[in-house]
Amino acid sequence: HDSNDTQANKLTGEQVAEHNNKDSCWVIVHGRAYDVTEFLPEHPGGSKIILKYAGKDATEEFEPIHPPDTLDKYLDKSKHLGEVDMQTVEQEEKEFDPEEEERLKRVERMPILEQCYNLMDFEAVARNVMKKTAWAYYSSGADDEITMRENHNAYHKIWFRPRVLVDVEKIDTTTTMLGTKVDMPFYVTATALGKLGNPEGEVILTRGAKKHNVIQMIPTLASCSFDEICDAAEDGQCQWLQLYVNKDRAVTKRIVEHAEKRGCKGLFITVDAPQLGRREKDMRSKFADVGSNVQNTSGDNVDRSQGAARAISSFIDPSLSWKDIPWFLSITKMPIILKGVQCVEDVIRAIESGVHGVVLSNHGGRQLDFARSGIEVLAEVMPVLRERGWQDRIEIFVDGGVRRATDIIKALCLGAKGVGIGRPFLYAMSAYGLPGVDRAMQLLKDEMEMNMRLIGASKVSELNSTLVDTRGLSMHTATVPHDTLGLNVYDPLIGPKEKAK
Ligand SMILES: Cc1cc2c(cc1C)[n+](S(=O)(=O)[O-])c1c(=O)[nH]c(=O)nc-1n2C[C@H](O)[C@H](O)[C@H](O)COP(=O)(O)O
Repeated sequence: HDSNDTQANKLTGEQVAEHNNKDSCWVIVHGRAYDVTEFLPEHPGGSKIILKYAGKDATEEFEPIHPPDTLDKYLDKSKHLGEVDMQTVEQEEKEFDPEEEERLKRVERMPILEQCYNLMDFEAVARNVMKKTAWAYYSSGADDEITMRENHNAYHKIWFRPRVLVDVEKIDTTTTMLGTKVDMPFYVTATALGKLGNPEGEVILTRGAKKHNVIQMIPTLASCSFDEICDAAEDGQCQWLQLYVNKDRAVTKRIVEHAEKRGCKGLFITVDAPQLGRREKDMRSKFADVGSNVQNTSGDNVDRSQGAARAISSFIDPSLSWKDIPWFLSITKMPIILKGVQCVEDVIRAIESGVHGVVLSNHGGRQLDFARSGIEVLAEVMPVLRERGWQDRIEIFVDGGVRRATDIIKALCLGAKGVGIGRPFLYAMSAYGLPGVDRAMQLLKDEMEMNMRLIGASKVSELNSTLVDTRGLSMHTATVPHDTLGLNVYDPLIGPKEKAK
């Protein structure tokens, strides 16, 4: 218990509650009070969401969206009002939410982890147990989500030409990425707002990546602070930085230099998001979450019709262009990779610009709908590079829709150095925490070993384009309205105890 005098120095809940409007707005975050009155019009998420918590404890809403050092970094010290005696703060009566009640019942009956046999199982479970806003943010794609489904669908258009009577007693799945030796040819790609799915956030992915000796790409828009994620890594663990370039280049320079100082081994500049895509599931759920009155955006200076994603990304510089590449090459020694390249012309341009790699990606279908899948672009790129003798000039990664080790093998056969995986690890983390991420990575490892054995390759360097038939790859059939693999794989509503009635 605090002694009386320190208690006396603390603000009381009543004192904070007096400042509950736009003329004087105080909020409590992590037991400390802040005067955000002047900040209201600058808040990227609009003023309404803050005013909803004016005079109250905003921690629960604040936590998943903002790294813990946000207020220290961006709110002038004079606005930090000090500690609050939380015993005097009236805890908000949680209004009854039938949907939340239903969700909590599904959590109780969710399948045990051992019943997840592949990455799609995690998606099926997460869909039923995650909070609506979190599921909406993670699962949404842009517009009609055609590209999001095509990403996974494209792998179904590639077939294997396995070789037999190859000695495959020993299988070696290791490879190197940007000079770092890894146990598997996949990395954990950058995905924002990890605490939407799990209160611990991205540090769970750090620990999973360590356990399986794969690389984690740290997102600019992580819920955890960059330093928290670096601190969660163990000695020798390799991490990369994913960078959204800020209109204020001094901010970007500081972030890049700090990442290099912290030991990041690659700078992945995201180039497919000069503006974040329109993700309608996210937009719908976000509004439901903060109460519909925010829809009439009277007085808000932010276009809230774009959901949370837009709100947290207004700093991104849409003027970024090839002329900026020399500056990036001048401010860091880290290898520079362009993440989100989508045609062979830009791969050639990237090589000529002096960067060290590209990720062929459409941002998981969250940006331009009808962009082609990374794997289809890879099949376009490699023959052109081989013609020029440039196939080894840079490292080429792909991401988007990778759900099986056979997807990874197809990408490597077509010349990728490795693949990025996003949503499956988010779903595993959200449904089962670190054990979920651990199991997801182990499942991929087991699948990789079996499938390499069956295709007739004992190590990654033996995977080549003669092992695949890609003739069907550029045919874009009408996409099914849902990714049936995810929907039918599981009935999470019937848990181990309850049998189907
Ligand atoms: C699923 C997801 C992906 C995001 C992502 C957030 C989520 C929830 N976010 S986003 O908020 O801006 O859209 C990022 C991001 O911060 N930066 C980035 O470069 N890619 C971002 N991506 C794209 C990601 O790096 C991969 O390109 C994509 O996830 C690969 O597809 P799969 O999810 O199907 O593996």
